[in-house]
Amino acid sequence: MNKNEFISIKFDLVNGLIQWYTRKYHIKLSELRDYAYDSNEVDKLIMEKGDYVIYEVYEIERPVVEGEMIFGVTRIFPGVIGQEYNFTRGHYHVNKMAGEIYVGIKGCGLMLLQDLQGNFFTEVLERGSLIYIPGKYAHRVVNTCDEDLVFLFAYPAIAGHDYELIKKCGFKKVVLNIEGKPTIIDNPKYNKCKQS
Ligand SMILES: O=P(O)(O)OC[C@H]1O[C@H](O)[C@H](O)[C@@H](O)[C@@H]1O
Ligand SMILES: [Fe+2]
Repeated sequence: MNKNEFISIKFDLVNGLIQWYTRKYHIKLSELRDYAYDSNEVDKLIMEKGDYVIYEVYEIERPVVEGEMIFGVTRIFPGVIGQEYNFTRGHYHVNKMAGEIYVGIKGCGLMLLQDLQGNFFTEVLERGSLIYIPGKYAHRVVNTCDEDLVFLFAYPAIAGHDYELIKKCGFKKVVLNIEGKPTIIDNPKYNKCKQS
């Protein structure tokens, strides 16, 4: 497929599989160590089970110029890291004018959103959800169900990903499995970060 032409591909809306992409990457457990609620649980799990894949991303890359869009599909496998449900790292966009669209295809979970002023909220992301994220919000997705959570995303190619602040302080809240139920609790790491 010529990168400068239009793109038209098949997309399996039941399983969330795209027929064609230019980049596939995955994030393993060890890469979430700094982002996890309890990094000791990451180490423990790696010792027990090895370093396995938490989520994978199938992306259609486009030139990083104004007007272009990057889009694709993310698949988060089910599971917990200690008590914390599997999640994506989460990031701010470098370009705060660049929003993003998510469409839930399969499974269920929560999207965590927060801005630099400390506003925080969650949205359900499941099959049929359509979420628009304004550019100033950091976003993370958490898989709270027993199956793959699959969603489509699209964002301006010039958005840029900023992981540093999330790596350092995390999101204001984390989603834990407490007695089998997704429970949203305060993240102590975030609170400490704010004070220092
Ligand atoms: O980049 P992460 O926060 O690890 O999330 C993984 C991916 O999730 C979504 O699909 C986003 O739209 C992508 O931009 C992102 O890269
Ligand atoms: Fe994004």
